[in-house]
Amino acid sequence: MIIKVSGMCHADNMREVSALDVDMIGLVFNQRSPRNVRMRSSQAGILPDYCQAGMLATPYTDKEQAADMRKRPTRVGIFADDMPQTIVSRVYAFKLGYVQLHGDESHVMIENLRRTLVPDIAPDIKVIKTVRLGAAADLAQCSAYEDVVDMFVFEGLGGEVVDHQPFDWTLLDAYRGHVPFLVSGGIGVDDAARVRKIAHPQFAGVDVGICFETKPGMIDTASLRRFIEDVRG
Ligand SMILES: O=C(O)c1ccccc1NCC(=O)[C@H](O)[C@H](O)COP(=O)(O)O
Repeated sequence: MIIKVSGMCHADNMREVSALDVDMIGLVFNQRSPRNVRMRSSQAGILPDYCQAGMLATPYTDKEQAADMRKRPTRVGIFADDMPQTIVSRVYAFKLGYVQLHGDESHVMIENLRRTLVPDIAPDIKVIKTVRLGAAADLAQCSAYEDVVDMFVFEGLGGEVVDHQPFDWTLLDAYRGHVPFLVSGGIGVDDAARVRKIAHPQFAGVDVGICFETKPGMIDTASLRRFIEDVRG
């Protein structure tokens, strides 16, 4: 089961979470979010903030550290109706493995983004589309994206940009698509047993964040560790 931890923006905390059994780390690129990951200028050009703290650099010298690097979670850049050139620059600067599109991005926009990134900039890039579900009928949106995305994140309807609230997981029973999905929205340490019961064939994992935060973008590693142990069984 994929475990994605989203909204992280503190370098030391990212390192701690990366040492757990986590598959993806979500970086929010949205200036209105308290979890926004900033870029800043330097004489060498535009570098990500946490580059400065060694998060993206590869200062590993011994074999143990190199092995640790290989185990690191894939970075997912989370964007909401952002300009393609902004997304492309973040993919390159932060070595993103996935782009998650959290707004009203169209099929054409995603197709063009892929053409820009593959093969020259990020040949292995994968795309996730967030889909908001309030009723089973909302699943109809998925068919418009099936041939251009690799995964969906299902979340609830509320909130201006992001919901962060649990939604009715029985809606998932009506999903007949072939694209795998993550379930998100207010999943916390006490939800592990419920997550383990999700039996949908396309269920790929969970996207967590807010319930493990001690402040925006800072994850409590002790409760995350407990959740991971419980959910993996
Ligand atoms: O978290 C934000 O501030 C945010 C802002 C703009 C677009 C997306 C944003 N977050 C999305 C996510 O962090 C994840 O997709 C997911 O919702 C995390 O789950 P949870 O925090 O439990 O709701």
